[in-house]
Amino acid sequence: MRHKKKFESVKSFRRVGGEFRALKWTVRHPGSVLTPGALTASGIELGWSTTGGIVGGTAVGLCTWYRAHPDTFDHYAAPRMRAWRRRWSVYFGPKFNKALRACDLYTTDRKTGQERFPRVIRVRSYSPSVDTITLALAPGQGRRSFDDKLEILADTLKVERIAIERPKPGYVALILERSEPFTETIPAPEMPEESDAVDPGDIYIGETEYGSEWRQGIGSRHIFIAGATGAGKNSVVLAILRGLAPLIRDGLVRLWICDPKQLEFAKLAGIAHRYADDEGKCAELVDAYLEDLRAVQRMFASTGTRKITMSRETPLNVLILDEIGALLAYGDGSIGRVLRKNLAIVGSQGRATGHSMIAAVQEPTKDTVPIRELFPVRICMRVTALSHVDMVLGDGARLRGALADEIPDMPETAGIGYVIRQKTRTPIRVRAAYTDDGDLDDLVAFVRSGWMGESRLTVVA
Ligand SMILES: Nc1ncnc2c1ncn2[C@@H]1O[C@H](COP(=O)(O)OP(=O)(O)OP(=O)(O)O)[C@@H](O)[C@H]1O
Repeated sequence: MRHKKKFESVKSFRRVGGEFRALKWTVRHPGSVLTPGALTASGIELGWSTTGGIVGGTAVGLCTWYRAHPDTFDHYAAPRMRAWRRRWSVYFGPKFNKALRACDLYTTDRKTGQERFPRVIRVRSYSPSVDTITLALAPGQGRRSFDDKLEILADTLKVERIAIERPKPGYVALILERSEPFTETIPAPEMPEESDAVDPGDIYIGETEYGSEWRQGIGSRHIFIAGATGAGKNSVVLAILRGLAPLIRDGLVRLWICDPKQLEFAKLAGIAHRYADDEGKCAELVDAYLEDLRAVQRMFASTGTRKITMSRETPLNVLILDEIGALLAYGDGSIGRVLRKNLAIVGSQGRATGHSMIAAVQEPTKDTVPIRELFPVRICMRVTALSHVDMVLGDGARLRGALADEIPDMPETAGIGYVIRQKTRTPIRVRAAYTDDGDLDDLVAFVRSGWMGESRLTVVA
């Protein structure tokens, strides 16, 4: 204590000299110093025309990569180039500090009067519309000071919204949603006329923030959709059904629907192989689904096959569970327990037999959906708690930009959510196409027009 007092008493009022601050900055930003340095050295050593050639060649190489292989370019090059550009254009020291000062997000050394700003440690730009900036807090600054100022900072930086995470003590990560890529409702997907035109492994659902199509395989994958009431979960399910329409009509895809809410999906009863509404009937339907799965397994054992080929005899089965929470957690405990066990078997064994599941839930916690890990495809639409985001999309998803808890609760943003891009493990903002009541009637009429399936409105015990 005595020692500390002594040290404080000799603290100077003068700032560290400019040349040493420059040296410190150089050490912290080696790339930004070495690159111009290397170019200058190359110009002097190899000549300016050769250096121009190298720079031009690099630019041509990048353009070729951009055009020839969008997947790898978007994964490796684009986020780095975007982050670097923004680091030095938007989040550059003096400019960024000006915004922080305007929002009172700095501290002042009481002795020297020197202003101390949080330091930008890292900028990541995983997608065109979201940046994540890690800041080392200034001495005497707490995370709380940011919590209270996020709205003002968002307006000052002219971004849609900012969310915050605390990666480790002394640091904050600001997740800036720069713009809303989806300003229009996406019309319902076209229904292909013929079954041959449909690949169940690649169904159009809507669009991504990159302007590309959001497509999803249903063939052998289980899909989990989390979102608060009114988030637009149904639009994902209905987009898939419109994409599969001719297969359903021709009896190649069979729908098994558990609809405890009895809302929009009640209209699908007439094109479902099985449809059940209350909890008990839903449990019987899942029993029947499991029995169907077992029958295919028995067929595999007797014929020596290991994989189904989609046909009327061995169709693709899709079990739709609207509000799985109502079935697993909110209702009768004994029914919930049996359902959990049966759905876990479907989750782990249904892939090979052509039995997939699409489950929607409002509250994606482990207590509500203990089997959520069995769903390889997860979609997180607007949720009510920030913890729900990582629960659905995996640890760190929110930090990497999946601000599903910040999607406003209004009709203009319904159908918007996040999925994890498998190749890069980064979240992408997506919007599902919207199937309104008229489009839903068209779907039912289309399927009924040449219906070759077998429909039972209530499950047979
Ligand atoms: N993809 C979409 N694009 C535009 N608007 C949509 C979209 N999906 C839904 N909406 C709008 O949001 C409303 C609620 O949608 P929906 O019923 O699908 O939500 P939900 O998540 O299923 O809610 P709940 O869990 O209460 O059933 C719809 O009536 C519609 O007005």
